[in-house]
Amino acid sequence: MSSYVYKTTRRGVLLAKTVSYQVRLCSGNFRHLEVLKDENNVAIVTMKRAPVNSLNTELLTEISSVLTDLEETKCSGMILTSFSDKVFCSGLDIYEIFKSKPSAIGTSFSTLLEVFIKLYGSTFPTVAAITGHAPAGGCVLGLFCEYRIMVQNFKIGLNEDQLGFNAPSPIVKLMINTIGHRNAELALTSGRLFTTSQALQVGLVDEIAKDRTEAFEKADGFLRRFEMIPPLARNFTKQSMRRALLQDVTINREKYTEGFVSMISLHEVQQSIAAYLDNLKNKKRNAH
Ligand SMILES: CCCCCCCCCCC/C=C/C(=O)SCCNC(=O)CCNC(=O)[C@H](O)C(C)(C)COP(=O)(O)OP(=O)(O)OC[C@H]1O[C@@H](n2cnc3c(N)ncnc32)[C@H](O)[C@@H]1OP(=O)(O)O
Repeated sequence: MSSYVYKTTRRGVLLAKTVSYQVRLCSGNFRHLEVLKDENNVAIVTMKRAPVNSLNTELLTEISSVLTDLEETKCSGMILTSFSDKVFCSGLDIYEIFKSKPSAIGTSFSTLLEVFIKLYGSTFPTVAAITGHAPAGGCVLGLFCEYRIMVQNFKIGLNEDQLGFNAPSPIVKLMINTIGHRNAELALTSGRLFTTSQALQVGLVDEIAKDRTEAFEKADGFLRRFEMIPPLARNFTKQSMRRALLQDVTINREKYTEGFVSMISLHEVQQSIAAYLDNLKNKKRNAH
């Protein structure tokens, strides 16, 4: 697989196979992430946990650690993306929540909440370049960003109900904030996955791109909207819009984690996850 690298310039983002003037973020040595920064201090964070970027505790911890770095180094914007042209992120690593010890499930979920607090509450603008499918936790990661650009012909949504458990209440609120109460209720109760164009229609994504390159151009365009806006003012406004949800999750992180662990540990839920995994494997078998 050829590994593409992205160069951002003042005029736009170029897809290139060269690393000539990029600066690699030195403060972290990541196994599942590539972090590049351009001369304008915009960071491109690429998840690269093959095959489908499932979010295990290690990947979540790395994302959390990068976010701390980006705050400390006063990054001017961040593009979150995937190495894959098929999957942005397949959600939580199912194998970390299936037949796992409550402590492991708790650590994974609590780390996701930590990522939420840092990403949703970041002082810098954030945009997700969604280059492939984004079910469940993959959609959640996109929702933590301020803006979503999605490549056409993929699927995105909160399909937790299909796995036999419900999306925790803070993410329900975030979904309502994004697509409205009616659309959120209809989508969540059926575990609906939207196609890219349906997602645009309901406002789950903000723009469609025909391919990865266009997704990056549009992401760069979003970040450039803020070049003339004083960062302090922008950040005050962002924080005031996001404060209620951030405070709720920060204060109740333990409570939400315990709730998630109890729900996932239920026998019926574990049975549903097993059936879902069988279904996933059968789909793969039938496709061959
Ligand atoms: C506001 C405050 C916020 C607070 C936070 C709230 C948090 C709320 C969210 C918490 C709940 C989230 C739960 C989840 O995310 S559970 C995971 C749900 N994910 C899915 O349902 C996706 C399942 N996968 C797929 O649909 C497909 O794999 C996909 C479309 C992603 C890709 O299809 P493709 O055909 O390309 O690939 P395969 O299906 O063949 O998969 C390749 C291998 O990858 C394995 N796989 C896939 N998904 C996962 C996963 N999520 N975890 C672990 N492993 C996964 C799959 O089994 C294949 O493995 P093998 O090759 O070994 O068979």
